[in-house]
This record gives sequence, structure tokens and C-alpha cells, in this order.
Amino acid sequence: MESVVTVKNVSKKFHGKQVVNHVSFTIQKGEIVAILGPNGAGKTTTMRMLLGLLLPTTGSATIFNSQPTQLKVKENIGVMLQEIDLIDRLTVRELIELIRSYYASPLSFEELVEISGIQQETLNKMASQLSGGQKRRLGFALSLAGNPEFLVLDEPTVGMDVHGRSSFWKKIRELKQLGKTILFTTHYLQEADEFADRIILFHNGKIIADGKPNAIKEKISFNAVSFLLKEPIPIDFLKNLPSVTNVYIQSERIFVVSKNTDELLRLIFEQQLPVYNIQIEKGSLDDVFKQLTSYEKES
Ligand SMILES: Nc1ncnc2c1ncn2[C@@H]1O[C@H](COP(=O)(O)OP(=O)(O)OP(=O)(O)O)[C@@H](O)[C@H]1O
Repeated sequence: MESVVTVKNVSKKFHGKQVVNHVSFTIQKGEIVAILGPNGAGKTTTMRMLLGLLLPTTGSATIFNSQPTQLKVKENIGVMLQEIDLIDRLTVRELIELIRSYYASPLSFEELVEISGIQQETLNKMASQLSGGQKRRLGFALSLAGNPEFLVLDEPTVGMDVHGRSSFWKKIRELKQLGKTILFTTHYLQEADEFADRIILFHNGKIIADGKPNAIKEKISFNAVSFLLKEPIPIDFLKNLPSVTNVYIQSERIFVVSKNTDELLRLIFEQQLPVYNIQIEKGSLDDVFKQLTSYEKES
């Protein structure tokens, strides 16, 4: 198998604070990989180090076995960051043509408009006056201008409406069929689950899971009993019950994560805990993500 990306033991400290902590992964040709994690998990920082936009404190990152800053690498990757810098006083049409002109074998103007879903009436608008969703489409078109082998997309669908998202993912699938390698970050767990071949889950600057969406869900899925309280119960009391691995709160509902929910239910009834509206929860990736985010709020 041919590696497109190799990240080895990469760390980053900002003002003494470790935001990426010894991260390593490789990406093979043709893979679609999602980097998923709560706000501040270190996803964008890792992506910026991978692209050579930020120097790692330790470790190294290569693309096509070369430094990411080398021209031959840059020519072969398409990048769409969260903020796109748009040159003032250029229309969408002019901007696409300008970026195309930097490449020896660019995709045709028509192909870029078609793939990115930019509407004809948008082409003559000033690029700086586009809506959030239109800017993402333009960013997508610009990232594809050089017909790259490797695409790096930071939160690609933010600001897109439902129709925009579904046509975007349809195009990503077509690009995969052409053998392209794609790395994207997302906050939409469903998108990662549905469209990625593999998910790398980040938390607190570390990779906490890496694998196929199903395997990840299996690995980190959990069962919980959730309920509302008639009167307060100390969180520590719940945390110390047998089989309980975590307790967290969402909108007044207490979630008690347990390896054995039958046993937990028995204890709740036996000890006549002051709870009502009891539910059994089967954890999904979404729940795990919320759980991670709630850890963050606690810390
Ligand atoms: N240039 C910087 N200087 C100082 N701290 C930074 C800098 N860039 C990022 N950070 C901090 O590093 C941590 C990780 O940020 P990063 O943007 O990589 O997270 P993320 O997982 O991409 O989050 P989000 O989903 O919110 O974009 C955060 O605490 C952030 O405040």
C-alpha cells in the first residue's frame, strides 16, 4: 500500500500548553479519513502541522514521503481551510481562473464549477460578498483547481444547507472513485460515520481511537442508564456504584455509564434512589462525542 501521509510523534505546545500530544498516524492512497473531536481537541493544529503551515514542537509530518512545503507536494494537494482568504475586487469567475492559472494541468473551469456546485448566477458576484455556504463551495472549487491527488478539508460543510451538503458528499464519493485521498475534519458525527472509511478521534490533543467507523463505535460505545432527579444525589455517590465507569449531566438528565446496566438498574431500585423517568441508553458515536465534550466542561 502506498502511504500518502505519515505523521510521526507530532506534538505542539503554545505558550507552554500542550495542545497536540505525540500524535502518529498514516493515511494510505485512496482512503477517506475523518478527524473528529470536540472543540479545542487539536484537530486544526494537527492539520496545520501536517501541511507545513505550523512547525511541530516535536515529531515530523510528511506528504508523499516529502516535506509538505516542497513545491512538488504543494502542487499535488488541495487545501480548504476554515477561513479562506479571498482577494478583494475579484469575481468568483476571475478568482477561479486566477488560481487555475497557477497550475500546469488544472481542471477545466466548467468542471470546477460543476464539481463544487457553484451556481451560474454566483460566478459574476464579488467573491468577498458571498454567503458562508457559497464561500465554502468556492473554497472547494479552488482546492480542486490543480486536480490534486490529496485533498485536505477543514470543516468543509460548515454553513452549507442540506442540499449543499448532500451534493458535496456526492462529489467526494466521486473523487474517491477516481482514487483521490481525502482528509477532513468535521463536527458532524453523522458525516464522519457515513462518509469516511476511517475515523481518527481526537481528545485533549491525543488520538483516543483510530479505525473504521463501525469498529470505533463498537470500541467506544457504551451503555448507560439515564434519569431525572426528584432530589439531589451526589455525583460521587453515583460514580462509586459497582460497574459505573462515568457519570455526566445533559440538560438536567443524569447519565450513568455502566458496563452492566441490568445490575445498575437493580441497585437503583434496591436503594430506592430518588429518580424518575428512567431510560436505558445505547451509546452511539454522537453520545460518545457529547460525553467527551461534557468532560471538557467539567475540567
Ligand atoms: N496560534 C495559537 N496560539 C495559542 N493557542 C492556540 C493557537 N492555535 C490553537 N491554539 C489552542 O490550541 C488548542 C487546540 O486548537 P485547535 O484549533 O487545534 O482545535 P480543534 O480541535 O481544531 O478545535 P475546533 O473544532 O474548535 O476548530 C485550543 O485550546 C486553542 O485555543
